Amino acid sequence: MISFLDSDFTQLSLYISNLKPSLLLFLVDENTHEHCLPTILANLETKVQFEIIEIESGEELKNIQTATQLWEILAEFKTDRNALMLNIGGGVITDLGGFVASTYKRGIKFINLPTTLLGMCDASIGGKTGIDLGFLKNMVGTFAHAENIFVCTNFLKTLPFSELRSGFAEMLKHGLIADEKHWQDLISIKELSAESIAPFIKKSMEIKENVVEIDFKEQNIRKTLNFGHTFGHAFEGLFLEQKTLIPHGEAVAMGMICETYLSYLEEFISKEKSEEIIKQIKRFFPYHNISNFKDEEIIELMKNDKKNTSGQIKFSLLERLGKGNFDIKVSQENVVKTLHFYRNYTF
Ligand SMILES: NC(=O)c1ccc[n+]([C@@H]2O[C@H](COP(=O)([O-])OP(=O)(O)OC[C@H]3O[C@@H](n4cnc5c(N)ncnc54)[C@H](O)[C@@H]3O)[C@@H](O)[C@H]2O)c1
Ligand SMILES: O=C(O)C(=O)C[C@@H](O)[C@H](O)[C@H](O)COP(=O)(O)O
Ligand SMILES: [Zn+2]
Repeated sequence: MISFLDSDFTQLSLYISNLKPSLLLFLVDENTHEHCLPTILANLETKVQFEIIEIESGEELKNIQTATQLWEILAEFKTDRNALMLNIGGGVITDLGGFVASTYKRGIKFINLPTTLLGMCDASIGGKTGIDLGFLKNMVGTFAHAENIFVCTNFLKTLPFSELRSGFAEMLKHGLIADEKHWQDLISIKELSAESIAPFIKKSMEIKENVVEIDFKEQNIRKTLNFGHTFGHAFEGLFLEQKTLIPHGEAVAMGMICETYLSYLEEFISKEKSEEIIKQIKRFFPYHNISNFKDEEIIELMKNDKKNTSGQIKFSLLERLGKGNFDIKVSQENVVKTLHFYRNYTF
């Protein structure tokens, strides 16, 4: 369930008082501790005991070491199964917090309070939790729905522009795979800002929610939400490895350019359509040079993608603008051609 919060956070207070948890665990990073937690604490009416757990921000910390530290902290607090964890942050916090909560004592309740655009439109919804394994994205995790998702778009006011743009990539993805009108609305935005994007957030949340409702465990249609991520996760992992991190959404934008081109090579969409889509993605996102990465190492990382079976890379591509497909097997030649296209594309 997703609820938009009133300015006084009444629904959150009511929700907690109905649930009667034994303990509240606020999971934050240093930025959400500074910018978001004070508003929540100032408005929340509860007598339940609480603890604040702060971790350092960043994808580098979305790993087993941090998860272990968090499990240990929960144990130190004598956290029982009636405790409630509140994940206050972007996708790193909701992925990690959801993973820790869904595994501690085989699962305690957690709710998500997304504070990034990406968190609101994507990561907080749908119950994919997880951590990275080295540079392999989200390799260990659970499917575990948050009990509730509380969205307060006011939090976007303090979000850096690059993070806002990162979330916008996943919104564009929603348009491309599920709703041409949503795509058209988004590309009609002249300048990205919290205000210009705000009218379209709800639509993106609905698209994600609807897909997940049909296919929670990603057996079929949910794979369309992974458009841009086969290449995208490989790029993100390689940038992580060389310690020149880029936001998840920027890696997805690069991946969407590649996978749109691949949709043309695989004859799902015309060359003109692929150029039209790529031109728009390129309008919003910076070009990241991948000349440091060899084709073989990119393909090697792609082989770990969770959509693959029997050693075969399987892509989620565009059937047409506004409709995604999935389980598409592609020749290595076309993957290499796509990387060549990205390297040589004039941005
Ligand atoms: N589970 C899913 O379905 C899903 C979907 C998409 C992405 N993801 C994952 O989400 C992660 C990316 O999430 P993200 O883009 O939200 O990044 P993030 O969680 O790293 O947040 C981005 C930055 O913004 C800061 N921040 C957060 N809220 C803020 C606010 N209101 N004001 C100021 N600063 C704020 C954070 O501290 C961080 O520095 C990746 O690990 C990705 O794999 C998961
Ligand atoms: O919810 C989904 O399903 C998605 O694929 C959404 C993606 O935007 C997100 O990045 C997700 O974490 C990727 O999942 P993964 O299974 O490829 O790790
Ligand atoms: Zn994503």
